[in-house]
Amino acid sequence: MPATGMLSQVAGRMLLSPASGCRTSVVSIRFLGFSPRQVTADANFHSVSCSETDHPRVLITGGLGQLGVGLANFLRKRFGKDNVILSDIRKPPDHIFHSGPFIYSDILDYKNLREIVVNNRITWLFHYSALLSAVGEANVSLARSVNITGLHNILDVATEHNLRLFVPSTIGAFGPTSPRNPTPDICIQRPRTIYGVSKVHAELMGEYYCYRYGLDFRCLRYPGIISPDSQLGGGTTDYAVHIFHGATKNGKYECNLNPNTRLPMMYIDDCLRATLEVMEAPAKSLSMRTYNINAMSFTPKELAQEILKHVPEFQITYNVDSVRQAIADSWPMNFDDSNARKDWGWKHDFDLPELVTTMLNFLGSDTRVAQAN
Ligand SMILES: NC(=O)C1=CN([C@@H]2O[C@H](COP(=O)(O)OP(=O)(O)OC[C@H]3O[C@@H](n4cnc5c(N)ncnc54)[C@H](O)[C@@H]3O)[C@@H](O)[C@H]2O)C=CC1
Ligand SMILES: CC(=O)[C@H](N)C(=O)O
Repeated sequence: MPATGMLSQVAGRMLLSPASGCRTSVVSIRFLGFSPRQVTADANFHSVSCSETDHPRVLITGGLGQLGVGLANFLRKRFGKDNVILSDIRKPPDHIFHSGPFIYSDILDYKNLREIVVNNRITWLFHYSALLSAVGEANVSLARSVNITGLHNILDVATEHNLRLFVPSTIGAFGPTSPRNPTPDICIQRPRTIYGVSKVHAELMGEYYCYRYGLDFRCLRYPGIISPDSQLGGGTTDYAVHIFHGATKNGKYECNLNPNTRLPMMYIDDCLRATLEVMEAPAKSLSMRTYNINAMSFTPKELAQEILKHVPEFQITYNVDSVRQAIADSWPMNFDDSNARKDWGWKHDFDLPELVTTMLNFLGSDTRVAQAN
């Protein structure tokens, strides 16, 4: 059969496969007639990228940000310290450097990425490098480069080496024309930030590579993530972390969003558990490759009221940052994550009261909590 005929048959089969799942057949890249970059002539692509019984060999990119260190600790408990490599372009502090394997990796350097994947026999890749929403608006060209060009490198290296790939998306992948209360998985997505545009691009490219090359791509749209770490990447939801530092350090906080700005949020433990759960879910249980996940939804005023129950002297004032406010006003207020709950059993543990108690305890306000009780 002429190559074009074979190609159209393959393409036809792919287009007929379920709208959101990934192909399960093995398709030779030669058969397709073209490939992502650097694919060897006889490479085959399988939908399952590593033996289900072996521990995966994990690489985390952008691992020194708010979420990466926690993810590394979490995965190391499950898969063993040496099976999880943290990477970033920044220099790690001592305690992180000594807590497990750390390596320099710039996602804009494809050869560097490939070398790391090959030399360390990586099978699972968690791609955390990104510029977040507010910082992305301050440097659109860098955000475009890291979030879009970098993502292309990640997709190619993952496809080339048959990796299972996790890429987080965000509530920021929706925009003012999306339904906001609640926001379902599938609806119009016209974000107005470079961050949001790059994340929609990542969702679509990952799903396309899944259909086209059998890449085992898995993606969760995270809400704003709240963790004790105070060094955040520059997002719109950062206030919901900084408020706890203000409350525990000096009993006050100046918020850069208006008091009634409602956004979906999640405690980091839930976020990390969801990430591992979707990576471990059998491919056949995933009716989609990009899922909303959610835990709670609150405004700065509601969060402050909950903190006040523990820190009675807490004072919140408002000094609205127009860039962040405009972003927040275009994002979902509530997230519909029913598909994640149905398909792979997603269930959050932390609601607002547990979140507040946990964060205050963690940041060492035990005495104040005790006084309040
Ligand atoms: N933190 C949150 O509330 C949410 C995070 N996410 C996503 O989760 C992921 C992780 O988020 P965070 O840890 O908060 O981000 P972060 O901004 O704290 O960390 C990102 C890391 O990427 C690194 N990076 C920048 N350029 C790089 C390059 N060229 N090569 C390699 N690394 C580079 C930075 O050095 C930084 O350590 C991101 O993709 C973000 O979009 C999604 C929704 C919510
Ligand atoms: C919700 C996110 O993606 C992030 N925290 C941001 O605010 O940019």
